[in-house]
Amino acid sequence: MKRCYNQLSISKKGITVNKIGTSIKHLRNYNRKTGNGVYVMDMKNIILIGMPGAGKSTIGVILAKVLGFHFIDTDIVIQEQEKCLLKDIIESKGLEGFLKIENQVNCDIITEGSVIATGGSVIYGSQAMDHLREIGTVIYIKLSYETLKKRLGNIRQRGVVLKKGQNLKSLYEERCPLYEKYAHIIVDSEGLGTEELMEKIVCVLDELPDKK
Ligand SMILES: Nc1ncnc2c1ncn2[C@@H]1O[C@H](COP(=O)(O)OP(=O)(O)O)[C@@H](O)[C@H]1O
Ligand SMILES: O=C(O)C1=C[C@@H](OP(=O)(O)O)[C@@H](O)[C@H](O)C1
Ligand SMILES: [Mg+2]
Repeated sequence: MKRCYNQLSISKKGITVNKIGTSIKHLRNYNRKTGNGVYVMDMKNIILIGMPGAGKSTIGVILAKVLGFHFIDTDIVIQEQEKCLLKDIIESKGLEGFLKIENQVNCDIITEGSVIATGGSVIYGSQAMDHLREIGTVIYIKLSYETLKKRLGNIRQRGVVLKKGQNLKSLYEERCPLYEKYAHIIVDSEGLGTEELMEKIVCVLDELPDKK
């Protein structure tokens, strides 16, 4: 099932430029007499990726408020779809089962002008990552292993996708190259509080040459 999070209406009065933050939707081929036209969506979303505990969900909602964007946390979308808590999905369907659902949920997201906080394991879904890179700017919130370890406590209780024999260190080493591979932008959040990190991301986005 494709999920459409925000729909647009076409005004008959003329070209409607509907601005949400830096996201602008253009009406193309507009005919004043018939009022017909085709909305070409500038799929400008901000997608946050990174290790569990990096602060994607926390910063995502603040960023959405500051930019006037919508906010989607894909973990919540998965829970709503499956009508089950993440940790219970992992327990009942196994790691592979969870990753399959996560890949499908992320592939099905249709939105614009949204900040999307993904789950840390989204980078195992190559189709999901290709889709997310298509619909927006992917930002990797980078944090050192040491800080993550302090922040996370017991990761098994958090329902992290951890294979048998794997620990936080080996998970970190396995995932970092994947986050780097899929990111358009890497933001180092070491030592930054939520407000400082939010400001850093806003500055980075402001400097993007391709602001639609
Ligand atoms: N910039 C930050 N500095 C310190 N702690 C943070 C920061 N951002 C988030 N946290 C804390 O880290 C934990 C994980 O945050 P969360 O947003 O759930 O991360 P993620 O969604 O990436 O797993 C939470 O307890 C949150 O309060
Ligand atoms: O990294 C992971 O393996 C996971 C991270 C979680 O999201 P957060 O990154 O928001 O904690 C959630 O998707 C799931 O429990 C698996
Ligand atoms: Mg989260």
